[in-house]
Parts: sequence; structure tokens; C-alpha cells
Amino acid sequence: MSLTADAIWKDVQAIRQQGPLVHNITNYVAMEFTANALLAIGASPVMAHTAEEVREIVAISQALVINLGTLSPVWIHSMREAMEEASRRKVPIVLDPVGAGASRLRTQTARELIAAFPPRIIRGNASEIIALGSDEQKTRGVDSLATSAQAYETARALSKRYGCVVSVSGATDLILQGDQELRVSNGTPLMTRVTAMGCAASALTGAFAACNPSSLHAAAHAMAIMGIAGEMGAQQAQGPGTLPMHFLDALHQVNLSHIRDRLRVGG
Ligand SMILES: Nc1ncnc2c1ncn2[C@@H]1O[C@H](COP(=O)(O)OP(=O)(O)OP(=O)(O)O)[C@@H](O)[C@H]1O
Ligand SMILES: Cc1ncsc1CCO
Ligand SMILES: [Mg+2]
Repeated sequence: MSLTADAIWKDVQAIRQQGPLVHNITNYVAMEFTANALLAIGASPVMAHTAEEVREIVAISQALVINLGTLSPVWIHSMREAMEEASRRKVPIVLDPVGAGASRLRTQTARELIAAFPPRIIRGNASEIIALGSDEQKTRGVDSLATSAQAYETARALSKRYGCVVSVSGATDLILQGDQELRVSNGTPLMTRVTAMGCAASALTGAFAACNPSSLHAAAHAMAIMGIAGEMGAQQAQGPGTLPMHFLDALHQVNLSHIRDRLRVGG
């Protein structure tokens, strides 16, 4: 399996040219930053979580991103409606099981939604991915207590069971589908000191999935751009307060030579 700067750049150009509409049912914490990250890369965000409208919004969208960050029964109902409509229309679905392993509601809801409406891509941190397969795994709220390598077996099992891509974030991002595996080692630990970086990764994954029919490559390209923009942003930032601003600027500015210079495949 290959991951090249040219292929990543082709997707970034496609996003900038096509401006895909990405429908997000996401959490209160991440909403604004997620919308800004999508705009900065060249996509169009829409946040809509009311059951009465989600089917209509899915119908005009090129991707659906489901994020379990601030769940409630009303939201779960909307997620089901949206995922059913997206499955019917073949709109790619990305699911981020935020906080799976921290509460039964999160773990069980994530498992149920994935089983009922298998997404194209499951995108989470290592603790969350492991928790989808084991009740023993705990998550520190929404933060990971594991490495992506530790999530390898669960990620493989999930991918094989649901036929989906599993994208696990961490110092090295692991992206796999069946026996096909990609690893990206871009990024900086400062990204974990800012909330909603993972949520932004999931939303960007939706934008890439809207423009690249290979879910595996879409997911890997999104993680590479996240990491590269994170590094570029961190070079300008003074700390967690200024990272989001410089990260968004980097998403807007990133070009082929940035990608060629920084891409670190494997790890
Ligand atoms: N130790 C690290 N070194 C470099 N990059 C990292 C590291 N940990 C995470 N990242 C990068 O930070 C981004 C967010 O990943 P992370 O695993 O923190 O997501 P998350 O836990 O789902 O975040 P959140 O729930 O706060 O939105 C990814 O692009 C990932 O590659
Ligand atoms: C901090 C936090 N809590 C619920 S969702 C969220 C955003 C990062 O996942
Ligand atoms: Mg997360």
C-alpha cells in the first residue's frame, strides 16, 4: 500500500475545487473549530442535529460525520435517522466514537450505531477503538490511554467485521482496511493539548471521503494533512492557545511542497 505526497495533494485540490458539503452531527465542544477546519481546507460544513431535518441535510451532502462527543437520547435518534438516510443514498459516513470506554452510554451507542449502519470509516483515538472491542478498556474521558499499536488487533477485527476502514490517531496514525495498512507519523504532541483536534481529524476525513472513492486513502490522506498542518501550525504557535489559529492558517495554505517536505509515512 502506498501513500504519496502527490496523491494527498490531488485530494486537497479536489476538495478546494469541489467544496464538498460535509454534514456534521458533532459535539458542543468541537462545533466551531470543526466548521473552521472544514472551511480552511476548502470544504463546506453544516452542523445539523435535529431529527426533523437531518434526512434533508444528508440528501444535499457529500459526506456525513457522526461524532458521539456530547451524546443524549435525542441526539442518538437523530444520528440513526441521518445514518439510515446516508446508507440508503450511499453518502460516505465517518463515525467518531468519542469517549467510548468512558461511559456505558458512549461505548454501547458507538457499537450499536456501527452495527446498524456500518460506516465507511471509523475514526477514533486508540482507547476508543479498543473499547469498541473490549469492556475492559477504559478511556480517560475523551483522551487516549493507549497507543495506536495497542489498538491494532481491535482495529483489524472491526474492519473485517464491518468491512470498513478504521483510522486510529496517535503519535503514529494507523489506518487499515482488512489486510491493507497505512501509517502516518506526522503531527506534534502539542495537538493533544488542544481540544477537538481529533474531532477535526474526523471531519476532514469526511471531506476527503467526499472526494476520494478509496476510503482507505481518503482516511490516510486526511490524517497526513492533519499532522502536517499541526506541525506547520506548531512552528508558529506559542502554545495551546495559539495553535488552533496557526493550524487553521496551515490548512488553508498547505501546498504540494509542504506535503513533500514533511510527509512521514510509516512509524
Ligand atoms: N503524541 C503525538 N504526537 C504527534 N501527533 C499526535 C500525537 N497524539 C496525537 N497526535 C495527532 O493529533 C491529532 C488528534 O489526535 P488525538 O489522538 O489526540 O485525537 P482525539 O483523542 O480523538 O482528540 P479529541 O477527542 O480531543 O478531539 C491527530 O492528527 C494525531 O495524529
Ligand atoms: C472535551 C470533550 N468532551 C466531550 S467532546 C469533547 C471534545 C473533544 O473530543
Ligand atoms: Mg476524539
